[in-house]
Amino acid sequence: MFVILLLKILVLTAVAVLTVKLIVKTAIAFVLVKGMRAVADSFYAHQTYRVPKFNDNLRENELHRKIRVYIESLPAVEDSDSAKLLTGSKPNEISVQLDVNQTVTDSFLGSRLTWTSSPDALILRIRRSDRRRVLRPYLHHIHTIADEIDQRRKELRLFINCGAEGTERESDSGLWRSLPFTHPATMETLSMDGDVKNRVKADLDQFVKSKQYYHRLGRVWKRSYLLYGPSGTGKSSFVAAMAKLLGFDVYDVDLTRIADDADLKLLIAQTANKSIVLVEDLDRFLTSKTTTKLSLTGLLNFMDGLASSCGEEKVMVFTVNSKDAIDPAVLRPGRIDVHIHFPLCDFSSFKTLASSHLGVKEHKLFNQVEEMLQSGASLSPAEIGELMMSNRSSPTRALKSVISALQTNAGERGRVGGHKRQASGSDLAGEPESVICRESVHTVREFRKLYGLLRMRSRKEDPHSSDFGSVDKSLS
Ligand SMILES: Nc1ncnc2c1ncn2[C@@H]1O[C@H](COP(=O)(O)OP(=O)(O)OP(=O)(O)O)[C@@H](O)[C@H]1O
Ligand SMILES: [Mg+2]
Repeated sequence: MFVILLLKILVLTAVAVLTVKLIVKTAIAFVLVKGMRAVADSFYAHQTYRVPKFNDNLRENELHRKIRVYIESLPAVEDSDSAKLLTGSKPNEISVQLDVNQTVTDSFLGSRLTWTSSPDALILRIRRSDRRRVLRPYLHHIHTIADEIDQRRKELRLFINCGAEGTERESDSGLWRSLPFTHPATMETLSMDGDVKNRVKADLDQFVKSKQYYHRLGRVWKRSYLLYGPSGTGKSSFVAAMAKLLGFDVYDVDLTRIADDADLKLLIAQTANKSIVLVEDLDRFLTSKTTTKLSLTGLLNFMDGLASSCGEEKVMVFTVNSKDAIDPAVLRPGRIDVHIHFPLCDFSSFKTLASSHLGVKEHKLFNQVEEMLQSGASLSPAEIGELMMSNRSSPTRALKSVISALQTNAGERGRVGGHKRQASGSDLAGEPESVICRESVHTVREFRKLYGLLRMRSRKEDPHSSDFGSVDKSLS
């Protein structure tokens, strides 16, 4: 009797285990869930929306394309009964697309929505009761996500102004020529103060999300950055990193190729939305003796005039070795919103470079480098990076060459009274902060210091100062 009972229990347990295995390993569970959903759905009235691939004049319907991009990003696509595998827009990228007559489920604001693909349309199905509450925000959400994906996928381009008098212009694209922008620098590859990096990233992030805010204020949706610091400290590389972070094309304005103010106006008006407009070495241009019909007023209008208000979501970046030679009007709020200082290498940056270039986190020669840097010897990250790269097979040799270069630099500084780098217009080690945003300026003194009002006042007292400004040593 007991044996029979035991046998019965064993048989029942085996059957239960097999049933669970069968449900888990086969599609039964999936079919059951699907069936239950279908039953539940049958109690509700649904509305369908058809998004055709082509609009009435046989042009591709942009909404259809965006929804396809969005659907491809849903993990549920991979769970559909049949999906297409295609090569993506970049090498090694594979895109999973919904096959014809397949359905994918999405959820938004607590509502379940389905997309079904047909050869010439995408069909959205939504419960009638959810329609008013969900449809518009859902389509808005699709737009946002698709735009973000497009932006990430986009191949960045570098635009260069073709020049004015005598130089050839490309007729179909106006004043600009473009080529793929493949600069390898990213925010991660640049060795700089982590706090500065994060503040700039946060600032850019806030900017791109602030469309409504700028519109409400009646302000042009643009933001301007001044990158200042000695040569070889990473200003140009930082612009490349900004472009990658934002997914923006770069318009590199060569001021020496501009014929006159009108030419500059046209140039800025022809830049696309979501782009970086870059002017490198502004100080060198302003102080150079080259004859140009471009006036300071023309430049000011370029930075903040009506032509620069054409389009939206533009980031303007100006790089200079020193702010000293720049007319304060150029730096006033609105023309420059954020000042970012690029200093010579300190010990922390040196260690980051040693780690990235030599794979060395600690070394017995580090102390010597630290002492030399503290005693005032200085090199740019570009100089230190180059020494490390050319000696990368031997970290010790690389560090010794850095030490020897620092010793040479210290010797030169000693001979010229510590002003060697200042003479080349650069060492701003006395600056209190690396990033100064308008929002972080609290005192009148800080404000004046930032926008050069003190300098402006002293320049008024100096009858010999030129239009484009002269260096006021007492304030640097
Ligand atoms: N902070 C840094 N971190 C890593 N590499 C750097 C850094 N600064 C400069 N470099 C390297 O040094 C080289 C020169 O940098 P970059 O051209 O960006 O300097 P720059 O400040 O624009 O100089 P310039 O004022 O002469 O135009 C690049 O190859 C870059 O990779
Ligand atoms: Mg540069």
